[in-house]
Amino acid sequence: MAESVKVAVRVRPFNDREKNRNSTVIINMVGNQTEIKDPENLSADPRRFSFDFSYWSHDEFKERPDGYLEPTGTKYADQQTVFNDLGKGIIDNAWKGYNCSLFAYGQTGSGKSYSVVGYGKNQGIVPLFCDDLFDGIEKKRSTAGENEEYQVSLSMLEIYNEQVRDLLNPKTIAIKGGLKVRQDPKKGFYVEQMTLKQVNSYEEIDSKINEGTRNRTVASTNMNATSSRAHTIIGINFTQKCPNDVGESMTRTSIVNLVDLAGSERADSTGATGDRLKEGSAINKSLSTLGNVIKALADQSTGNKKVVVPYRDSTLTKLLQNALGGNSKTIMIAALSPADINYEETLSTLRFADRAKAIKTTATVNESPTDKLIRELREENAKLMEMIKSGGITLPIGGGGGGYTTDGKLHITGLSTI
Ligand SMILES: Nc1ncnc2c1ncn2[C@@H]1O[C@H](COP(=O)(O)OP(=O)(O)OP(=O)(O)O)[C@@H](O)[C@H]1O
Repeated sequence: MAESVKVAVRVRPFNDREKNRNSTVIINMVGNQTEIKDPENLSADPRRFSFDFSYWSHDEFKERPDGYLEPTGTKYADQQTVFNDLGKGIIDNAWKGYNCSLFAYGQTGSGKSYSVVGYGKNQGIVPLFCDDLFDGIEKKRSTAGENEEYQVSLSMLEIYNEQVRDLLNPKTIAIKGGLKVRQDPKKGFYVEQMTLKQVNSYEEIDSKINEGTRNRTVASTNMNATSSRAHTIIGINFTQKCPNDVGESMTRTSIVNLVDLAGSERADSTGATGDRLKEGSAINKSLSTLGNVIKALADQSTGNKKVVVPYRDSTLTKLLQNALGGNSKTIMIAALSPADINYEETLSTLRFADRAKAIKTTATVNESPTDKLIRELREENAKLMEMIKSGGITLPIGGGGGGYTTDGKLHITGLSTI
């Protein structure tokens, strides 16, 4: 079933620059609504947008001695709240075998990395997700039988100047032109030679992500760029092999992509020259193509099937194709500055997020055809049993190709009774 992309927005505290310029707050949130006032026209009605979640992280918090920012009232959304709303759903869907994607959009310094990765004690969605995933795996492993297996692999890519770099393999960072992006009729666009590193514990995945982050910084320094000039894609592949209720081995796979995009205001940055201009226009290309893809998908969702979605126009949109229009349950978090001095950028982020709400994706459980058949029959069986209980239908018993046994279980010739 097609499902809308979940969209959340989050507004951060003032930064030093905003404080030094005596900025005023132009964002207000009421329930899941976000309002923005035009600082040039304060008497006008604010513009209102509604999202799945509007997170107020501007004030009403204090720093604990260990550095964690916790609420002092009911308004402030801390890291755990955001994880409970967005990250837990990704965990549940990963266990069910769905691909999931989360991407953070917003101008430089608006709080994308804070939500996605976090800083110090204020861990973001990536470490909290990994912690929760390995907690679940440990619990399963402690009671696991011989045939049970849980595997997690990590990839970490950066898109810089439209080129793909493997942050888990520094040797490839120097490859001219970056790693190749290829297309497979079944799995769509993928990166050739990408490292998929198997990890066995939270500590191991955390250390690998830190290693990737260090490579990103070093690579960026060598190129005289800041990290915000690249898009980072952290991919977590999760495979479960375990016996189903009837003792047959079942395999489910989920790919979770957590994406920290480059700052969006580069899209219209001007006046840069040389390398800066090249970087700026590469980010511009990726983000403006992302905008075009979202616009095309939003048009499609209103019934305009003729629209061509320009995934091929940038490396970022090629790699996000599944997340945006394919087999994935997708979340977007848009990071906002609260300050009047960023009005134009923040309004454009809100408009972008508003358009993203119209996108629909269709996620399917990644499993073998036999597992799929068994699961669907069991679901159908459960539905029918409900109907029998409520007196809605009566069913034949036994039979050649299959049917219902006297205790109400579904039997299909060639398969076990389920
Ligand atoms: N919700 C929040 N609560 C407290 N501080 C925050 C919050 N969001 C962001 N910050 C702070 O704001 C600053 C900028 O945030 P961050 O680095 O996440 O921005 P960014 O959008 O990822 O920037 P860039 O595009 O340059 O990578 C950081 O110092 C961060 O700690």
